Order: sequence, then structure tokens, then C-alpha cells
Amino acid sequence: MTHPVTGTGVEVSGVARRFGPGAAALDGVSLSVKPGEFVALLGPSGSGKTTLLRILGGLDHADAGTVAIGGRDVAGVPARERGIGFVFQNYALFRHMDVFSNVAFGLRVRKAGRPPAEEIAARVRRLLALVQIPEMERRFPDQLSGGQRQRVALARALAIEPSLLLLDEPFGALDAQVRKELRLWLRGLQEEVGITTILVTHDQDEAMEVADRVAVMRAGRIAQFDTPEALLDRPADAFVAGFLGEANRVTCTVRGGVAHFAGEVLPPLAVQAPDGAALAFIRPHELFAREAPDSGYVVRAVRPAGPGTRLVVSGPAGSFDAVPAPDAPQPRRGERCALEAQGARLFPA
Ligand SMILES: Nc1ncnc2c1ncn2[C@@H]1O[C@H](COP(=O)(O)OP(=O)(O)OP(=O)(O)O)[C@@H](O)[C@H]1O
Repeated sequence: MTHPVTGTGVEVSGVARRFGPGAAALDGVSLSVKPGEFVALLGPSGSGKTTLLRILGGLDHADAGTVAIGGRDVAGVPARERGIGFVFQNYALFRHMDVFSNVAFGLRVRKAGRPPAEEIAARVRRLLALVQIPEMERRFPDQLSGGQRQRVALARALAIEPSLLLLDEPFGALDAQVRKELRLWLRGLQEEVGITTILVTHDQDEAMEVADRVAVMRAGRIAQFDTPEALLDRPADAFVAGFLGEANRVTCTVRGGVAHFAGEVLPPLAVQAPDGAALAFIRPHELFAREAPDSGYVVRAVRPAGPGTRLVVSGPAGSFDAVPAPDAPQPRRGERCALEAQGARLFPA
């Protein structure tokens, strides 16, 4: 692990998987991951993320479609011959083995090409230094914290010098602070070793923070595969717009490039959308609130949010998340205010 390994590309084409008479777990999934890329599979529970990861890893098979890793069709290639490192949520360390033996395991069990013992030892120590737990090689898994166990699991996965790393909710069991620390550290490590990485998560912050591109999954399909910025700025459909980030949802009718909101809950907004009924997603930072004594809206909550302030404003039409208009005094809690949308993403209703 002293030299960066070369990550491998992954091509998933038309993969389908059905477990029973109900809806398919995967319903024609295609995905092209570049060598060295960090991709997150993000989606609600049951959308097929784990199934796709298991098929990539050779732990399950596709009913239709193909998977190529490094240009090689891997149908029929057993998991252990795919050159893949796995890390799962439940650590899955061998409890009766110390840290050193856990990390060395994948190398010691090799039939062909097993390195000599001194080389295995050197490699394990380099890996433990890399995952920043060099002092713990004689400890057993139950003598480690959750975060330390995940680091051991990563070291073990990396020991075989895989060209692809598959991670299934690797930080799911950890508390929020440790999770955040570990995922940033993982991203740094991934860049250092250059390994292609696919991470399954249902935590959008995690996906958006670490991944080069995120595949948003819904009901066995990929709804959109794009960079985090593009997913937020140009969601492909109402599902992606609603699933990622926060947004106020308001129904409207578009006529001649102007969105008229149902019940006139907001002033009309110039939009680029075809005529007809639509659902508008308005992010809080696009909804400006300014003091207006005659308005039907009242500021219910004011809280600091990063460098700015977030407001919860409610009226007869419901509650909105908004920000103070930058050119006006900041509305205070209990004050009446008017709302005006600065932008929105519209999808046909
Ligand atoms: N071995 C199995 N037998 C039967 N059904 C299965 C099996 N594995 C997965 N499924 C079903 O396939 C669908 C997709 O499951 P999958 O675990 O891939 O979703 P997921 O997106 O990873 O969900 P989660 O975030 O809850 O882990 C679900 O409806 C699930 O119940």
C-alpha cells in the first residue's frame, strides 16, 4: 500500500434481480463507474442498493444484464476471485482473532501468491498505520470502539490490494460525530490509494459529502446518476428533487412562463416550464421573507444556519422554510412577513 493502486472501472448494464412474485429488487439498472471514482448509491429503504452491491461483489447473481469489472464480464466469477474489498455495517471482524490476524487474514488464506510471513507482517503494519490505529494490533475486536473496528474492517478489506472497494453502510452503527469524522477520513484515504469505491448509504449528507457522483435509487431503478451539485441544481424528476436537500413543495399552474401558485400562497414567479399544472420545489434559500404588517404569514421560528439565518414562516396555507430577504431587516419571531420565491424547480403534476 505504499504506492497508489490503480482503481478499476465498473460497467453495470441492464441488471435485473427478482426475489419473489412482488416488485423486482432491481429493474434494469445501468451504471458506469470510472477507475478511481468514488460513487455513492443513495436511496430509500428497499430501493435495491444492497442488492446491487451484492451482485457487484459476487455475493448474489443478476437474473438479467451484465456486470464488468476492469473490462471483464464477471458472470460466474466467484467473489474471492474478483479482487474486491468489502466492508459492511456490522464490522464482521473475526471475534476470536486479534486486529493483526484480522487484517492479515485475506493474505494468509491465499493458496497461490501468498506473501512470506515477514511481508504479510510489514503490510499489515503499514495498513494499520494508514487507518491510524498502529498501537492496537494485539487487541481483540471487543476491546475496540465502533470507529476503531470500522478502521480495522477497512484495513482488512484493503489488505488484499483490491482494485474495487464495496462499502455497505460502513458507518451506520456509529454516532453522528464519529460517522462524520470517519467518512472524511475515508475520502482522504480513498484519494491516497486511488481505489474505485462504491458506498451504499441512505444518509444523503454522507453521500453528498464523500462521493464524486451519486446514483439516486428508487424502486429498483436509478432515478439519476450525477454529481452532488447537479443533483441539487438539476434534479431529473420530482422524486430526486424531493428526496435530496430540503424544499418547500407548492402546487402551481404555469401560464406563459409564469407560475401561479395554488391559493396565491406566494406571488407569481417567472419560470422556464411548459404550460400546465406543476409541482414546484423551492429551496429555503430561494424563499425570501420580509416584514409586512398586513401579511397573513407569521414568523414562527428563527435559527442560525451557517453564516445566515433560517426562518419557519406559517400562514393559512401552511408552513414554509425561508430566509430573510437580504435587502431588508431580519424579521423576528412573531412578526408578520411576506414571502417571495426567487426560484424553483418545476415538474409536471
Ligand atoms: N434475499 C432476499 N430475499 C427476498 N427479498 C429480498 C432479498 N434481498 C432483498 N430483497 C428485497 O429486495 C428489495 C431491495 O432490497 P435491498 O436490500 O437491495 O434494498 P436497500 O435499498 O439496500 O434497502 P436498505 O436501505 O433498507 O438496506 C427489497 O424489497 C427487499 O425486501
